[in-house]
Amino acid sequence: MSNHHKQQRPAVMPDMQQSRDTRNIAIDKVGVKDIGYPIVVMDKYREKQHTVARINMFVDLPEHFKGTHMSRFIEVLNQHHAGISVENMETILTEMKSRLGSGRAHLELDFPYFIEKRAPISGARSLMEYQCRMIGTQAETYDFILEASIPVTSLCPCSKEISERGAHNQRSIVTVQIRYSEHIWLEDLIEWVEDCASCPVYALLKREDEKAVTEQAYDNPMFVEDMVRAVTQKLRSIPQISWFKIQCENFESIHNHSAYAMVEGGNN
Ligand SMILES: Nc1nc2c(ncn2[C@@H]2O[C@H](COP(=O)(O)OP(=O)(O)OP(=O)(O)O)[C@@H](O)[C@H]2O)c(=O)[nH]1
Repeated sequence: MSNHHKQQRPAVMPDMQQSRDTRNIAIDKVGVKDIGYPIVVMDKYREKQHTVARINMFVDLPEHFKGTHMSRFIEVLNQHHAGISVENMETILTEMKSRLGSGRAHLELDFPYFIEKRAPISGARSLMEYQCRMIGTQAETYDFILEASIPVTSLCPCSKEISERGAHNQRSIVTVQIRYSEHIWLEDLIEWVEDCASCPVYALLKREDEKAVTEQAYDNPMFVEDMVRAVTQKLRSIPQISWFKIQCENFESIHNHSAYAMVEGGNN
């Protein structure tokens, strides 16, 4: 290491963060946002998947402090650089609380997750990217939410009914958040949602597959309401899921706006 890196910090430096604020306003979340960082996600078929997350780390700040200690968030993160994953989220949150002296810590990992899919007829393999998120909060107790955004095809039942030919169809994004009592694989959660759509989407389709997905969507018309209801029924049937929030956005092909629906519920 060069001498430059070994320089000592001057003996006395003012610590602005520790000074008092007199406005009597506590802050709900303060910290660092959008840090790019490698993480490891448990993979149902390959044990582990290495990916890169955008990370948000926040704590609460009592009213009397001027500022939080931004550098300590990164220090906590760096202590776990070898394996940030769902298993040590609780540990990281506990360390954030203790290093920052806060009552509440919040950690969000937003990352692409890849699953190999096979085209429906040709069986051609391809990797699909799903945007996923893990949201952990540690206050008196630990709370964990798993989120996946799943692109699917939706085909409009009204359009099919009233039109002499065709039906408008589009790509939709179903965003599912769950709390669970026993581990749920991202692979399973994603498959449950894809099974509810007019048709799944794929990264790679040959002509015979394209015909199959076109006809599958036509045979399974779905309003945005049908999508969130179908996913609700599915998640209600999974006993480990204690809470869910299901959102669906259809990027309408006949409008320059989206159709949207949301259901939040629980199994208890
Ligand atoms: N609280 C706060 N810090 C900020 C902000 N923007 C930049 N910083 C910087 O975050 C750094 C401070 O982090 P600290 O963790 O307090 O640094 P430190 O006092 O050297 O570290 P400790 O000794 O662990 O407290 C400084 O460089 C600040 O200027 C801000 O909006 N709020």
